[in-house]
Amino acid sequence: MSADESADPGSAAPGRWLVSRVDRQRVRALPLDDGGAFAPGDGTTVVTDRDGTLPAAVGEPLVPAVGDVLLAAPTPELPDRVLVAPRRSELARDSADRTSREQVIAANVDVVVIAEHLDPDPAVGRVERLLTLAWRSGATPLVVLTKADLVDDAADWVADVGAVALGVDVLAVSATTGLGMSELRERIAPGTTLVVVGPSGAGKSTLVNALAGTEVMATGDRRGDGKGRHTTSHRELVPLPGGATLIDTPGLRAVGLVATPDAVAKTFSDVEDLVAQCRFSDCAHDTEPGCAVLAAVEDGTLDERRLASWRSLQREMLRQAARSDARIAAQQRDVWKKRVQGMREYQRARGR
Ligand SMILES: Nc1nc2c(ncn2[C@@H]2O[C@H](COP(=O)(O)OP(=O)(O)OP(=O)(O)O)[C@@H](O)[C@H]2O)c(=O)[nH]1
Ligand SMILES: [Zn+2]
Repeated sequence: MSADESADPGSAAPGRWLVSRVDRQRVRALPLDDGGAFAPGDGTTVVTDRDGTLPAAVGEPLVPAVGDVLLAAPTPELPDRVLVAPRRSELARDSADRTSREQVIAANVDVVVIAEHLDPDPAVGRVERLLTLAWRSGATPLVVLTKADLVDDAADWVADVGAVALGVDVLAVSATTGLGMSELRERIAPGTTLVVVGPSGAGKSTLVNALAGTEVMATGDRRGDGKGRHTTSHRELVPLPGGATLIDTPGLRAVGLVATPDAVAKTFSDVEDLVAQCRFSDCAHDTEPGCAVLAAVEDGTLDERRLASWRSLQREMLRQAARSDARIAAQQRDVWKKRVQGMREYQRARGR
């Protein structure tokens, strides 16, 4: 990134850039200080280190994610130096490789819109799962039940889903008829960044297009070319009328859950409140006397389905932790293998 050429690099006011796209060893960034208006093709390319990282304003170097803010921070020695600004949130997914535990796919998100269809019936367990993902990110979740035009019991579902999405707004919308869309738009404050997550067919692209007011995403209607989705190029940062920004990256569409105990506790605050009341602090809520969880199921205040969902997310979280431990172990094995190999080569070389 080149700072203002005329300015003294050592004293230049740091420019701010918004990461709009991340590729191998390359990041595309848009100028942030021109009032936020941007068009595709705007911006600059920043070359990252070989491992994809850039120095961070705080802490270890980071692999930039879409939504990251970069600060031009030139020094006399490094006139092109840029830093990743501290993140206020990060949406991460369980990485498929074994090099790292999780991969941040969007940074500085304010609102995670959880899209779930009303037709077929919403899957409440999936909403709980995505709520955990959203809480984990540090952003605020918002549940949007889509395709409200196809059902006549949307209001009932808003109540039912609201009962499991504790402390979270739940709206029913139809992107095709516009039903509920103005309520949704009212909740999107200027200057905020949102992402839409949800299962395939939930109507995410249709929703994004309706919010953007233009056809920015290819929708399911265009399928049938045999090449799958997103064959047309799509923008990853979509400016919304009203001054908000929407992040849409392919990585966001199939998010492997990264859960933490805190995020699970936030999603299931009702269950966790009960857990705190169990007689034994290590209660397994199985057969223990004085178990507040079992008592709540018994008297009907806690849904059995919800308890099962909580247990299943806990198990998933533990499995994931074990997997990442295995990854770390594998990394250590690799280090040792290389050392042993190096030693053999050294000995061979000496023997010659
Ligand atoms: N009736 C009705 N149909 C909708 C609505 N929103 C989306 N659809 C339809 O649902 C189908 C899927 O919509 P998409 O927007 O492609 O869904 P998506 O979540 O982006 O799907 P993926 O890209 O596979 O993740 C399309 O045929 C849309 O036309 C709606 O509000 N009402
Ligand atoms: Zn208990």
